[in-house]
Amino acid sequence: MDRIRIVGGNPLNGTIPISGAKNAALPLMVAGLLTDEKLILENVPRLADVSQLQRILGNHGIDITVNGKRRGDDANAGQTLEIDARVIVDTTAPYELVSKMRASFWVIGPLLARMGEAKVSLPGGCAIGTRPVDLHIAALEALGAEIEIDAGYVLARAPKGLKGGRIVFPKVTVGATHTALMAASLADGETVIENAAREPEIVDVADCINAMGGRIEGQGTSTIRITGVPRLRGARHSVLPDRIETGTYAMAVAMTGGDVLLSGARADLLETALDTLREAGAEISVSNEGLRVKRNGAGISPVTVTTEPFPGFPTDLQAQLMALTTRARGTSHITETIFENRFMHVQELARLGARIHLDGETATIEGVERLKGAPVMATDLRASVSLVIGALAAEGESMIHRVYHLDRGFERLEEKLSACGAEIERLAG
Ligand SMILES: CC(=O)N[C@H]1[C@@H](OP(=O)(O)OP(=O)(O)OC[C@H]2O[C@@H](n3ccc(=O)[nH]c3=O)[C@H](O)[C@@H]2O)O[C@H](CO)[C@@H](O)[C@@H]1O
Ligand SMILES: C=C(OP(=O)(O)O)C(=O)O
Repeated sequence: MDRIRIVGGNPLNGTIPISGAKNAALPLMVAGLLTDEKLILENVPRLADVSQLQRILGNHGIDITVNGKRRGDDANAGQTLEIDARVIVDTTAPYELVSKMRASFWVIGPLLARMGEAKVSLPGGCAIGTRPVDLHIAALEALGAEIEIDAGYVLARAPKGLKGGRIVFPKVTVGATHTALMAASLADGETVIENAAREPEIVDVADCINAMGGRIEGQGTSTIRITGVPRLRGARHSVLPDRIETGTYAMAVAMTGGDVLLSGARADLLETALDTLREAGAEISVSNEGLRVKRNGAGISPVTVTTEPFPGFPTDLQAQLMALTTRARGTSHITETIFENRFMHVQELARLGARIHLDGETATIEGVERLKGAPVMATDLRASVSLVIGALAAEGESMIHRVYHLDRGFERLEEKLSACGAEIERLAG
């Protein structure tokens, strides 16, 4: 298993290109199942999760052509995927494939809407809580589907097709909003989703479905209205920049000090996180090229933050913020309200010398003057990158084990950081 070796202490200076968003690219690929014409997705990041979803879609008989880089292409350009779901040969998504990743469960919406049936294994994904799928199921039932759960599989049927309906989510859920949106796009009649997730990735998927001939209104607000259409056509769509990757590198710069341009980043996708970073002492400016993050001289100030659905502070940046606050001049408080078990990074950050006390859903972080390099273990995607941030500022060498978690969501992480002066390398095996 690969490891990452980091010798901390260097400030970051230079430019980091921001890739397409994993959490938009994955549902957009799934949306390819909604049409028998080609869906062309640009700016797709090169990630393990994207390759895994290619395998899952391949299992349904979908052809995916990946246009690689050609000479003269920008080295940082994302890949272009042509998804051709003309024929769906199999409506089962098996355990072996779906258990590896959360977003693969979302094939249930389009398969059911287009084929009238789907059999999808209960999903996997980062181990950050129980992560049930009851709200996906309730949404599909509201559209007239009959659902059974048997031997670890969700069996969904709608032999006469789905019908528009009213879906009221009792809590904000990104995944079930994706499921409802995709299924309702091909249902007969109008669907209203109340308390819908407002995340930018939902907007990206809704915009893409509209480019395919869908009729969705209200994406980005809590009420989404979808008028179902009998069929969707092909389209070309570019994946929006990754706000979590953006926030992660912004926190890395705030941690090490330095001056980095996050090229291609969009500030409007992470205003709350940027406000928190400013409070912590980073200077952030926005230009046509992206976001510039600086911290020179000033120390890190403590912050108090609670994770919330968009536009609040994202849970996917909680671990990275915690790494940053380990070196603040004072005590920070971070409350995680989205996932009940998203604190796996706490004990690993402690190996670097962090002082963190956990009490239920709140972590109290007493800033320390210095962190010291140590061997640590990556436990899930964002926890892993919080260890990278910690190690970049720690004295001496850190070795991060189980880095396959990182490869799920960060494209060319070592390359991007070492180009800005970090001492970081991947050791194979
Ligand atoms: C691939 C992807 O985009 N993953 C993101 C997605 O995950 P995911 O879509 O799994 O997260 P949700 O927004 O659905 O989860 C929010 C909360 O709702 C609960 N819930 C969800 C569905 C359900 O049927 N029943 C239920 O109780 C979850 O356990 C959690 O407590 O949104 C999360 C919240 O922003 C992010 O951290 C993940 O990075
Ligand atoms: C939790 C995440 O991913 P997943 O939902 O696929 O586990 C994430 O992207 O931080």
